[in-house]
Amino acid sequence: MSNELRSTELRIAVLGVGMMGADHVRRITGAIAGARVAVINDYDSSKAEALAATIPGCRVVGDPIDAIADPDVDAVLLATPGPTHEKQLLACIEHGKPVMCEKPLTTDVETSLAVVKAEAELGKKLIQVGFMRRFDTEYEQLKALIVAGELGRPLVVHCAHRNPAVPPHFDSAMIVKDSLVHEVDVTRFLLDEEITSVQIIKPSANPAAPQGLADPQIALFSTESGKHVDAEVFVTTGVAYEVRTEVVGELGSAMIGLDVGLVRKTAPGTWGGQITPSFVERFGQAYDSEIQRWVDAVVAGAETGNYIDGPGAWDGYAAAAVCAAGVKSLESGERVAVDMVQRSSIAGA
Ligand SMILES: NC(=O)c1ccc[n+]([C@@H]2O[C@H](COP(=O)([O-])OP(=O)(O)OC[C@H]3O[C@@H](n4cnc5c(N)ncnc54)[C@H](O)[C@@H]3O)[C@@H](O)[C@H]2O)c1
Ligand SMILES: O[C@H]1[C@H](O)[C@@H](O)[C@H](O)[C@@H](O)[C@H]1O
Repeated sequence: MSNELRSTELRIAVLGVGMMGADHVRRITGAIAGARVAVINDYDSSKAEALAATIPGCRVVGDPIDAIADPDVDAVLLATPGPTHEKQLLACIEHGKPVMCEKPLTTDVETSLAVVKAEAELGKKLIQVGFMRRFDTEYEQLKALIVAGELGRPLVVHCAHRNPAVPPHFDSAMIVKDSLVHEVDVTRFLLDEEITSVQIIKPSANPAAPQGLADPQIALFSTESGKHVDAEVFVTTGVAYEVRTEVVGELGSAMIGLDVGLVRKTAPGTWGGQITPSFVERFGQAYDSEIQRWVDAVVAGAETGNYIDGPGAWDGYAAAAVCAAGVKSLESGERVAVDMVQRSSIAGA
């Protein structure tokens, strides 16, 4: 191989080329500078073969761990389902491969903590977690307003997270672990503090939701300094993709996600526009920036999970701990304290 390629182009193995992985392959191939998809792996080998055949110089490797260990792979993009992440992340750490892992880091607190510890023991941060909202221009602007003190001290955050539909296997706990997890990360990103308790309220379910799915859900978070966050997560609206976040501070408030660029005013007295149909359109720019900055960081030899305010393995672990409390609250209806270790207790985390 390849020392030549290594110096010019990052050779990425993409594991899992379903909806999100195939989108990342398209992105790396068409929009990202300094990288190429060198290897594709998918549990469904025919899917992997079909996609690899469209990319010059791309090979299929049949086993995910072999793909990670492959000497002609410089970095890994994991877009496999959450339950497979732990094993694949630990293999990336073992083989010293930088990895961009789609959220969630893992699907439970224990395995997320094991990943944090394994990376800390290695002494080098290799993991970036796919909390792409941190790379969205509107979220960056909101964060900049807060950091500049223009809203005064933030006091309250209101969020709405609506999907038109979700896959048939989506259950009530996944609304917490797969959808609300973004509001968990956004809260930690914007307020720069940990969430200490969670309560999930289940209003009357949408009659159009699959039988037994508690949808919508309202989540209430408290943070270390006592700030309040509420989030409506509603994943079967049948309408479109809507993600709004409003921060209310001592000196004013700011809201993002209104699709204001598309608002039309029409007679008689109506206004409106188009709403993005899915996260692919709403966060397309964020995914592009997320992957480009990851590629740039890996090529520069930077520590990926640390180079821009996270999101690294610790952020993935913190989100898993909050979601675990959320799932307990989903069952009991009570406010549940978040149980997580102190970051300072793990050297190098
Ligand atoms: N950041 C976001 O906005 C966003 C959006 C959608 C999905 N995701 C995340 O991306 C990941 C994938 O989600 P998706 O919607 O693309 O799922 P998907 O089911 O469409 O695709 C998953 C793919 O992984 C393959 N696969 C399953 N087990 C595997 C294994 N052990 N090794 C290799 N391949 C395997 C499947 O065959 C499938 O092709 C999940 O972690 C999900 O939470 C993130
Ligand atoms: O996996 C997806 C993805 O993370 C989206 O960003 C979110 O809006 C969906 O609710 C979730 O199911």
